[in-house]
Amino acid sequence: MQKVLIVEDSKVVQQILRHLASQHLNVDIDFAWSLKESKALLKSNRYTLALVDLTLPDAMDAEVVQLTLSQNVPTVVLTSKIDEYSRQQMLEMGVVDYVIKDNRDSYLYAIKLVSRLLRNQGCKALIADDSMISRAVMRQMLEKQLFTVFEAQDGEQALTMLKAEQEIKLLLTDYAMPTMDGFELVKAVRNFRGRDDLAIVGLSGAGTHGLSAKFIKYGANDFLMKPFMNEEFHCRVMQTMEQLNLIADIKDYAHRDYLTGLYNRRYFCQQMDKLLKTGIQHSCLALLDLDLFKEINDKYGHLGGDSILTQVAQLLTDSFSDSLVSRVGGEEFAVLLAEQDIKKAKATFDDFRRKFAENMFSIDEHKLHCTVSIGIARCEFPTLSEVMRHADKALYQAKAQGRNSAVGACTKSNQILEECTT
Ligand SMILES: Nc1nc2c(ncn2[C@@H]2O[C@H](COP(=O)(O)OP(=O)(O)OP(=O)(O)O)[C@@H](O)[C@H]2O)c(=O)[nH]1
Repeated sequence: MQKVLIVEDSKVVQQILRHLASQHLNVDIDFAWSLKESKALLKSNRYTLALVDLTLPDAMDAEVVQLTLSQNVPTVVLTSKIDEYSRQQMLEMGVVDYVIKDNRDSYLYAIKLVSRLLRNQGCKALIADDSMISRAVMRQMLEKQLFTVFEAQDGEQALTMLKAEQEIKLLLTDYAMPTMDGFELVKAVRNFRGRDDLAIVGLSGAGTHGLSAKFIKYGANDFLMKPFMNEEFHCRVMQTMEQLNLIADIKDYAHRDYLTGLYNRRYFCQQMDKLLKTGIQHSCLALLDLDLFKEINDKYGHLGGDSILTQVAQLLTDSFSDSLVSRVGGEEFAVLLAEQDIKKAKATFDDFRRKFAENMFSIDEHKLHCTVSIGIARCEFPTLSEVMRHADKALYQAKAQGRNSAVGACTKSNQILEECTT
């Protein structure tokens, strides 16, 4: 679990930071007022990141910053003033960035900066540059931003690494490199990694006119002229990653059902279409429909019904953590199970159906049981609508035979394979 230390001696500012942190950061946070308190906390905790006030009553000369950095905690500084001397002082100490606290907006900026940095943790970045010194400088800066850093000394090596490692989300590439230059690299990479999947920042030395526009036209997200200022590098990388993260968030929202957080019907159908094209004959599709759900809505109201749907989604996620699980309709769910044998798939869903019937659902202080009917079909047809039609038919039979049952469809002969009741 990520953990953040925030050190601020002003009561009002700490209150603002606490409020903003509760809204924007989903991590453990410790707050300290002084250097003394920070020392005690750092002794017994490991922090992913620190946001610290530059001057404190018991540390007037940035001692708290020296303390967090000496413990290898990447540190963002809050400061009420910035002159060239203190800027240099902070950069030499190796802080990630500094935020000038002159209005409420700057606190929001600081907390959002912490949030963005935390999101970088575990994110992989690749530096492609033939200069060892440049690579070392950028590695240091990226590691301060919590990236896991890889290096390549030319374009070809970078391309090979990007092909092998889909998890790399940021590429910093120089223009002039042996074997394959930055343009060729960007062009080649964009054949298999889109702008919304991999962020690319092009780099080049001064005097190379027109490179920035060319880099961007070939597919880079941004461009930096060497030598760059620490802050410029930091801002460009953060902004580029923020765009990538925003796109990822928007995609995720578009793929998920608002109420339950499960994948929605559209995403499910897209994935199934893709999978059916590549062949998923070894899998079975189950459609699960809650029994007499209307009665729950009638008795406990629509919100009560919604609460049950959320609990059902959790039960499905817990029970089929390795499967594609989706809410495909109002009270209808789908699970793609990696099981070829329909009898075995039916046995799995019978177990789930029993567990479901025994589960105690709750709506406010009320406790209740629910049941579910399940229709299962093998994914042995080329189109989703055919597979769904067979699963639907089996589901219809499960309802017709008294609900709370699972039925497997023998899809080849178009017959229902067998019946199963409790
Ligand atoms: N609370 C809530 N109810 C929903 C939602 N979507 C659909 N429903 C309700 O689900 C109920 C489905 O009712 P029916 O199709 O008659 O089916 P049933 O009562 O479950 O009966 P059987 O399927 O025959 O067992 C309707 O009352 C819908 O209003 C939703 O998002 N939230």
